[in-house]
Amino acid sequence: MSERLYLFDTTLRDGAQTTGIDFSLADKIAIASLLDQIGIDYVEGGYPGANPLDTEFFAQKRTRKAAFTAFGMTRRAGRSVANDPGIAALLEADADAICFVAKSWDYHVHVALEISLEDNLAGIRESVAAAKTRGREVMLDCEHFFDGYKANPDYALACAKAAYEAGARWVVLCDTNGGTLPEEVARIVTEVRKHVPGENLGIHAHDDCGCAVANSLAAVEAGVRQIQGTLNGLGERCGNANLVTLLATLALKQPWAERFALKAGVDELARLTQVSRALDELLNRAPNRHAPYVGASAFATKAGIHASAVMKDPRTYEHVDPAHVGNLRRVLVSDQGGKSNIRAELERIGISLDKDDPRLNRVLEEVKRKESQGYAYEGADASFYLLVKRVLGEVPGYFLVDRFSVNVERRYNAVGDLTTVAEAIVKVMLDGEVMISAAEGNGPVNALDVALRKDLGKYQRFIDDLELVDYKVRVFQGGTDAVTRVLIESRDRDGDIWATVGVSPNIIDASFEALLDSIVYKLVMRGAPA
Ligand SMILES: CC(=O)SCCNC(=O)CCNC(=O)[C@H](O)C(C)(C)COP(=O)(O)OP(=O)(O)OC[C@H]1O[C@@H](n2cnc3c(N)ncnc32)[C@H](O)[C@@H]1OP(=O)(O)O
Ligand SMILES: CC(=O)C(=O)O
Repeated sequence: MSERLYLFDTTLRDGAQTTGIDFSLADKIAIASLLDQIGIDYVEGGYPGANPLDTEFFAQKRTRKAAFTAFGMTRRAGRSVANDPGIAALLEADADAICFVAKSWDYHVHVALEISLEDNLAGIRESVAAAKTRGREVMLDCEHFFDGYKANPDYALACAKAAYEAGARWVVLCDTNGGTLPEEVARIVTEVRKHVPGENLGIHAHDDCGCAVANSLAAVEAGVRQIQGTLNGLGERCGNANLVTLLATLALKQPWAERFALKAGVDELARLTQVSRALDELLNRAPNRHAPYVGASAFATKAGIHASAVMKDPRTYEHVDPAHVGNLRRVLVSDQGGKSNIRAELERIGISLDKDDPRLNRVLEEVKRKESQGYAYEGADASFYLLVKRVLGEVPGYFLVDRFSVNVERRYNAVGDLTTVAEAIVKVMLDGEVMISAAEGNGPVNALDVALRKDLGKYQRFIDDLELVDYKVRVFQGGTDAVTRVLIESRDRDGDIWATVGVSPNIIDASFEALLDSIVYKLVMRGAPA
């Protein structure tokens, strides 16, 4: 009988402490939904009351499957729990669970809190008890537990025990500074288990030694049953334990897979790659190609000798089947391997081609040609769909953009304020007719977008409800010959969302290509006549 292991995600809280990352409310809602898709048990939403964004987020519907968890510190020194606004915000938050953070290193209690060791213990007991009385599932993150244990084991243990005895479901041992190594984690967890049962213990590891995943596994091996981490390892400084890696390892590798049951089943696991990359898309970051399990190179075979063996049996160079985590095998030097990949992609977007169909080779060649120019279709399904349909000769030539021009002018307006104006002109040929549209926009791409969609004659009614919802630019191949890749996300009245890509050394050109694909895709999907 396997034991239950719980995964706790703190992307929305510790992940929000990543340098350079600022989640919007929409980002937070989207990330909560991603976490639901991969079977996470607890989702920490943030710190209600700490800032308007987190407060607003707690007022929304955030997770449908995971236990939604509020985070905050134990009661402040010199205050009672009844008279502490921070505690009140936590107790009032619409959350299934509350995760408190408390100091468990005596040095921190003296230096950071400037209170007595006993006062800190009382704060832990009273805060946990107050949340428990309000019917919440309660956890306590013991900040700096491992450093604290090394400095003063009795006091670190007293903090853990205070929380457990006050009714905490989980006492989470944190390697806050990320400097602890797996052997130390295992040894200290073993000691703690003499005082708090392993089924009530969790681990929260930071990656400052590159050991966060290893430390989490060491802690589980030593008896803890909850792992805290983040999507793609986001988090303060070097990040937290990467839950994407951990989830795949726990579900697919032995002895973990046999010993433990996770909430995530095969379907959730199969979404892992898509969820990991969707997060990067949201953050406008290039996904780490070399990320374990989910990176684009995680199952890519380049060396000829490897490729030949992989063709005979993929297990020769793969530690797990990429399909389990929703990733793809890429045999970079083999048409055969490439064809399988393309067929899998085609099936995913609803196009079926027999493996002996000669058109499959043409699609493969076109994908390779485009990818060598910098196109990436992972985040641009609609452009990939059009690429295939164009090779198959199934995209009508609805209209031809004969030319466009954009002018950006910085000037003083009538009242003497400096202002930047963008104007675009687009010339389109449609049914032998020339149509010219001009528009102003708050920037060159906006002006082009408005001009292009201003008058498309008989096609106008098919795209009237189209709107752009996201625009991302990525520059690759640095220096003066830099190439830009533009990703555009569009939406229509029915709530359909689709993404297109354009690539060019010229950012306006790349944007225009992605805009055009967005329109043509909608015309194809709506069955607009040629
Ligand atoms: C290890 C971690 O990652 S813990 C999570 C850290 N995350 C965050 O801090 C992000 C959100 N935090 C915030 O927005 C703010 O810190 C707030 C709104 C919660 C509090 O803001 P402020 O009231 O201005 O306090 P400030 O940010 O300076 O926090 C330090 C205060 O908290 C006290 N404190 C810190 N940790 C704890 C704790 N676990 N229990 C009780 N008090 C604590 C300190 O003693 C200090 O009190 P003092 O001001 O009386 O000296
Ligand atoms: C709680 C937490 O984020 C830490 O100790 O690192």
